[in-house]
Amino acid sequence: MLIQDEESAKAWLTDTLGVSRETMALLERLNAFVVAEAEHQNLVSASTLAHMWQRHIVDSAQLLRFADPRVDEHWIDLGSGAGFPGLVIALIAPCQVTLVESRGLRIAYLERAIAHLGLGDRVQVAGVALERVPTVAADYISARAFAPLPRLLEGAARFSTENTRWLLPKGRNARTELESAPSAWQSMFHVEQSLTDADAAILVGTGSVPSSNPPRSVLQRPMRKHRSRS
Ligand SMILES: C[S@@+](CC[C@H](N)C(=O)[O-])C[C@H]1O[C@@H](n2cnc3c(N)ncnc32)[C@H](O)[C@@H]1O
Repeated sequence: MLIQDEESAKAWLTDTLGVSRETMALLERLNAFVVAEAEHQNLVSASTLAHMWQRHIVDSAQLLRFADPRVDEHWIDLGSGAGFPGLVIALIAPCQVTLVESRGLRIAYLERAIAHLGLGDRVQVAGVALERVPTVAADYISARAFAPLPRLLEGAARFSTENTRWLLPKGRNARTELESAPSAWQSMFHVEQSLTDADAAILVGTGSVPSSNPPRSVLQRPMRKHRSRS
């Protein structure tokens, strides 16, 4: 099944995912907030503003086909930008959510969006580059249009445990990116078809990503000390 228009997108949320009327109203509130903010900064591609439900809201919510986060679980969304998928997940699921975003304007927007949507008690912005986010164990890690797979997994490896669920919408290159990855990563992930784009796919996996390098923050600290001493 492919969702190709706004009405089908809303129907999928209510009929298949079981989203309540109250949550649909909050998703509409997010929709309007993104569209208004798009007049001030480049948050999503302008051509998608008329198709927000299909291109962004359901494109994000479809990750919940592969996840059922509980109240006490922690979801980390890398490179949240306009809040996709992180804010949509936070509106539909009851878990704790951290939105990692490094650009100042987007950090400010995300903080306003969290307040506007009444999510302040369980959603936070880590407003720094991923490399500088303190390490915590994540139950779920998502990243849409964030970085090529090797950089994404290397950067996020330290947040993963053997139970971490990875949900990585990868567009048209999902299969190729996975096939070019080290075999340890290939065995962790499989490819799921996107519901919103016939050519796009999602990499879904579970487990602790073995890092082939120490996290960058660990590499950089001794190098900086060394330079300042010499
Ligand atoms: C192409 S946008 C995608 C935004 C959103 N996930 C979506 O799909 O609409 C990538 C986002 O990642 C952020 N970003 C890039 N590198 C980052 C890093 N190292 N740490 C945190 N955020 C980063 C950018 O500022 C940008 O907002």
